[in-house]
Amino acid sequence: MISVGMCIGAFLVLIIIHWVYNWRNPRCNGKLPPGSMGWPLLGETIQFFAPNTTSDIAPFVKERMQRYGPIFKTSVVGRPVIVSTDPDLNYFIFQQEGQLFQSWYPDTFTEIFGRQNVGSLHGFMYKYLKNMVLNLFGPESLKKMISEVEEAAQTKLKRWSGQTSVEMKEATATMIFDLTAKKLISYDSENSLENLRESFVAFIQGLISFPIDIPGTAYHKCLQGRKKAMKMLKTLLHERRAKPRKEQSDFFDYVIEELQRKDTILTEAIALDLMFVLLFASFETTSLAITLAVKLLHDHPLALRELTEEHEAIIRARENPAFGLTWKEYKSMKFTFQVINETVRLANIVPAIFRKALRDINFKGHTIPAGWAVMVCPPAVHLNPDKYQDPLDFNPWRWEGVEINGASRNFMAFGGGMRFCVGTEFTKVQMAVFLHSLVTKYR
Ligand code: HEM
Repeated sequence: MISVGMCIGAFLVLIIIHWVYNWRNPRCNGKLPPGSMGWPLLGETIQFFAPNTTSDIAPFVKERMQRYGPIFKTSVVGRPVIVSTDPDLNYFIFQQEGQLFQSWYPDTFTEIFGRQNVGSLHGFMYKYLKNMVLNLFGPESLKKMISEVEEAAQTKLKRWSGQTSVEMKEATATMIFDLTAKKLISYDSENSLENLRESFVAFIQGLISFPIDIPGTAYHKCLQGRKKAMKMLKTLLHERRAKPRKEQSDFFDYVIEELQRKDTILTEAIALDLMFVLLFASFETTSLAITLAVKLLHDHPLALRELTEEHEAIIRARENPAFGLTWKEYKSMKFTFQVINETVRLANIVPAIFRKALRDINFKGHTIPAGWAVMVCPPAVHLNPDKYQDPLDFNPWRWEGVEINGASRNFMAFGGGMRFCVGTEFTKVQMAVFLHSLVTKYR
């Protein structure tokens, strides 16, 4: 009896050892990058989500870069992942979108942003949505919006100047949210019974948190927020569909017209997911960038002085100083764009960009197996001392004479390749206009 028990015990131990061995040494038709797959099922999930307050590369990534080099393997939330901090591999990944790699985000992201959000769509549907967004936030549309952006900044700054203190991140987030919500769905926070913005509170904490959906967790709050916001957006869309407006004036009008067309590929669910992503992406990212820019300028008087001079010169050159900002003036803000680039380099608002390998891929002696997730890590590129001298220093002058309009091997704050951020110019307009209003009217 005892020997049968011992045999079963030994057999179980063998199975467990075999399982652990296979987990730690995944199959691959080549040579996997170095790294650890952690414990079975759990992988390195706990280490990955460990909170940190550093403005440097996250300790999870930095420690592994030092141990294994710029490309390493790990396992997070039950998935094998290749982490890339290598500028060449990152660039290659962006260029190969839809061919060797494809945009892919963990289930937790798709739960929050919707299964049919623009980041998870591919091919024809993706191109269709991208065009829709570019129409909305492209230069032609922004040219018309610049006075609205200026008015919003001026109104808020005036209001804040009468207060003893302002929580900048929250206040700028509300400012941008109101502006975007107005453009997308003609939502007016001041005259609305329900508070749409409230559903988006604490969203970013939930997004980068351990994905357990139980009451009290940041992830749970985030999912609840999504449910509430989606319900509101759906109700608004239905109300509008019942009473379509004659003149197209916001994104909802455009969507309603599209949905009425017989040959359209757009569905209500896709339009609502897109609306949700745009609202989130616009206010949460840009408010962080504006807040950090203000802090950095406050801490760097020389940069603040040069910025102020640039903006005062713009006003001096005007026929009438009381006129509002023009697109031409915006485009002439050379030093401002250097400040913006330097701020988003340091802010690393998007700390990870995810893709999936569609085939086995060999790169610099490593193999990335088909089906594995790939995590591009922009902070590792932006804070690389070989490319940026004293990388943690705020130095807008380092961008002097550098082409800063797109992505490159060493700058990917807005992503790169086909999926380059469609809101880049919108962000820049908001930041530039806000800084213009701030430095020309306030101290
Ligand atoms: C500081 C501000 C911003 C930063 C740092 C930022 C960053 C990024 C990054 C890194 C990506 C690439 C994601 C990927 O490749 O998977 C991206 C994509 C995207 N961004 Fe932004 N973004 C910002 C502002 C905005 C704004 C204001 C909007 C909306 C108007 C927006 C809408 C989007 C959308 C819709 C995509 C998906 C594009 C696609 O899949 O082709 N972003 N953004």
